[in-house]
Parts: sequence; structure tokens; C-alpha cells
Amino acid sequence: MKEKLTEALQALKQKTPLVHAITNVVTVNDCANSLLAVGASPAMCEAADEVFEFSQLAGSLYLNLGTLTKEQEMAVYLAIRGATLKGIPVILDPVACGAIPRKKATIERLRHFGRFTVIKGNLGEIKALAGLAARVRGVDSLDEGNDGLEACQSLARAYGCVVAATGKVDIVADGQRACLIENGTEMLTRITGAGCMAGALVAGFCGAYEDAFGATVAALLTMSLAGELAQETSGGELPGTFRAHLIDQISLVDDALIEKRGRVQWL
Ligand SMILES: Nc1ncnc2c1ncn2[C@@H]1O[C@H](COP(=O)(O)OP(=O)(O)O)[C@@H](O)[C@H]1O
Ligand SMILES: Cc1ncsc1CCOP(=O)(O)O
Ligand SMILES: [Mg+2]
Repeated sequence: MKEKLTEALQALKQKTPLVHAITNVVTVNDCANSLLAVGASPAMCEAADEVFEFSQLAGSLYLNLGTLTKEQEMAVYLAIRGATLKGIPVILDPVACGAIPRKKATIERLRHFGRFTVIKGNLGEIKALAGLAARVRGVDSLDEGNDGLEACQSLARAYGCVVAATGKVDIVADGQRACLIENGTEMLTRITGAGCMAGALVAGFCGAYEDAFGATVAALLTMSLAGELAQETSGGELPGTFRAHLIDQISLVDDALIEKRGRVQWL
């Protein structure tokens, strides 16, 4: 199965997928730089009178609801419609949906305009979306429950998409297949944007590799391995230094590193 992950990385590097992102103002630059670093081509386009057409030109669409404004809300409905019409993968990061009820209402409405290919959130967000009691604090998950796999599988079946819950161990499920990604570093929780960047990478991989499950696993493994390397090269103490190293290390993840250090449990 690891060969599929290196296949996905090679496909991304060869195709340089255009990723149309409508995302939050806090980490928009980090998402763009992480996409460039991995070999994709980001375009942050959210004007309501641009997105319907633009979403149809992209390799994938990334919708991150972190700072969802009224203009962005109109834009995401139009963008998912355009992408769905063309069969373009749509990746959703339901930031803070466990803390802000309006986000869940928006996600429900989005389902009437198009379909999701992947939903990637932290464990608290995914459990909240799956209708389970979830421990969250704003955009962060405080949930350490052992029901993450069940939440991912049930949400994947309900929405007919791939679902990924990030945390100490990332969970990826598509209703049938599932895996656990054991790589990563706690330093990733000490900067803002690690989850957003992980979501952007999922969109990058989905824009180049047909199998959304394999693309999602490859993206999250890339993020976690880059985090491990950044902790090693930055000294692993100061978050600002770590963050700078992280973008560098995303660009350096390669087949050999995935083979050598990837710790993925296929269930
Ligand atoms: N305790 C941890 N140990 C190792 N890696 C972690 C830990 N918590 C999160 N990560 C990694 O950090 C990234 C962001 O995950 P997470 O913090 O769950 O997202 P968010 O920032 O959306 O809350 C993911 O790549 C995840 O694997
Ligand atoms: C702090 C914050 N507030 C709204 S969006 C955002 C960034 C969240 O980033 P991540 O989900 O990667 O922690
Ligand atoms: Mg997040």
C-alpha cells in the first residue's frame, strides 16, 4: 500500500495541480505556501462573482470555514456547484464546527449545492459533524476519545466521501477502507494552521491522484513527516522557528522518506 502513497506524491509533482482555495484569513498564506512547497499551484479566489467559473478550471477546490464571512458563504455555495458540475474534487475543512452551530448549518446547505470528496477536520470537529458529543475549544480539539474511527466511518458512509480526523494519530476512512497515521509531532499543535495546511495538502493530492482515499493518506503523511523533520532541524523548542522549517520540510518529503519513516496502519 505504501507504493500508492509514493505514486500519489509523484503524480502531484508531475501534474502541479491548480488548487482553488476559499479559506480563512488566519492561515491563508500558510496554505498557499504549503501547496507551493509540495509542488501544487494555489489560487486563493473568493469573490462571489468569480468563483463559479474559477472552480471549474481548477484541479481541486479547498473550502476551509475558519473565518466564514457572508461573502465567503455565498462564494462557497457557488464554488462547490461549479466544481461538482465538472467532477472536480471538493475538500472541506469544517473549522470550529463543533463550537459554532452556524458552520454545521452551512455544511448542510453546501450538500444541496454539490458533493464533498473529502472532509478533513480535527477529531473534535469530525465527531461533532458525526453527531457525537465532542470536546472542543474553539478551533481546537480537546477530544481524546477512542471513538474516532467509528465517527469517521459513519460520517464517510452518511456523506459518501472520504473522512479524515487529525490528532496524535490521524484517522482516514472511506466507509470501507481505513488507516491510522502514527507519524507527527506535538509541535504541530503549537502553531496555528497545521490543520489548515494539512487540508490544503489533501486538496493538492486530490487534484493530482484519482483515488481520494490514497491521496488523503499521502497528504496527511506528508504533513506529519514534514512536522517530524522540522522538529529535528529547528531544535523543536520555538514555534516560530519550527513554523519556518515546516514549509521547507514539506518541500523535502520524498518517496524515500515515506518508505523509510512512514508509519501507517492499514485496517
Ligand atoms: N499530539 C500530536 N502529536 C503528533 N502530531 C499531532 C498531534 N496533534 C496534531 N498533530 C498533527 O498536527 C496536524 C494538525 O492536526 P490538528 O492539530 O488535529 O488539526 P487542527 O490544527 O485543525 O486542530 C496533523 O498533521 C496532525 O497529525
Ligand atoms: C485560529 C483560527 N481562527 C479561525 S481559523 C483559525 C486557524 C485554525 O487553523 P488550524 O485549524 O490549522 O488550527
Ligand atoms: Mg483545523
